[in-house]
Amino acid sequence: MSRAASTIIAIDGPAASGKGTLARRLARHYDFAYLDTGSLYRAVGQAVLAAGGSPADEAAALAAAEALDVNRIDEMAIRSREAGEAASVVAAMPKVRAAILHFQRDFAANPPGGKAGAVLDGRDIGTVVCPDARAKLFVTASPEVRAHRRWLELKGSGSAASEAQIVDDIRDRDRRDAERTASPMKPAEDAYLLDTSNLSIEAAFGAAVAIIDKAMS
Ligand SMILES: Nc1ncnc2c1ncn2[C@@H]1O[C@H](COP(=O)(O)OP(=O)(O)O)[C@@H](O)[C@H]1O
Ligand SMILES: Nc1ccn([C@@H]2O[C@H](COP(=O)(O)OP(=O)(O)O)[C@@H](O)[C@H]2O)c(=O)n1
Repeated sequence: MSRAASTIIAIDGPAASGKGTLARRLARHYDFAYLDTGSLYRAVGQAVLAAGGSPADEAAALAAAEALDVNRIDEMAIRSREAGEAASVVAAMPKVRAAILHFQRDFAANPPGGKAGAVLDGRDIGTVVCPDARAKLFVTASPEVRAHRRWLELKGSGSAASEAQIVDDIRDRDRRDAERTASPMKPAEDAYLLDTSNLSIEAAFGAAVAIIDKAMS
């Protein structure tokens, strides 16, 4: 017997806007599977760094993307500041993106655990990976608010980076992600914009559920 079509929720937005926190919670709320697509690019960038290579080396990045085993991602290592920067360098390479596109689409269409749907978060879910998603959100917040959130998070895991360094990282990454030719970060035409600058995690979740319930009804 074939499965009913999966219901897909696409959550995109810039670094530390809160999309992962929101997407994870939405997945629990709707009992859907969840995929953090940024973790795939982070794992590729981190693998290149761990091998002593440069993320700008296309051959090394592509080899790492092709060798990626999603079941063996080091969740601690990929959260570092350096892995985030490396991720956005390898993510600008069309061949790297192509190498992991199929996995993302397959996850969305056939969510693991027999779930009826999937929530994916990233930069190009609503525009490229799942343009037919049932509901699309583009989550934003000001660079200063995002940098402060990421700084708190990294400080908690022992990073010595200053808040000023993190603001610079975030601005660089925003620019690289939005200006690249391959799947640039941008809201899909039919995405709802959700600015979380002045919203608590709880308030952002409430606003997202209201938008998604309407889109799914
Ligand atoms: N609305 C919010 N208000 C305050 N902090 C938030 C909010 N949303 C997320 N955070 C915190 O900000 C940090 C980055 O959130 P995360 O969901 O990882 O962002 P992203 O996936 O967009 O990079 C986390 O530490 C998270 O707990
Ligand atoms: N769908 C996606 C997800 C991430 N990425 C890239 O991967 C990097 C890391 O993504 P992430 O979602 O883990 O970043 P944060 O928002 O958590 O800081 C981004 O800066 C993008 O360059 C992408 O290009 N496309």
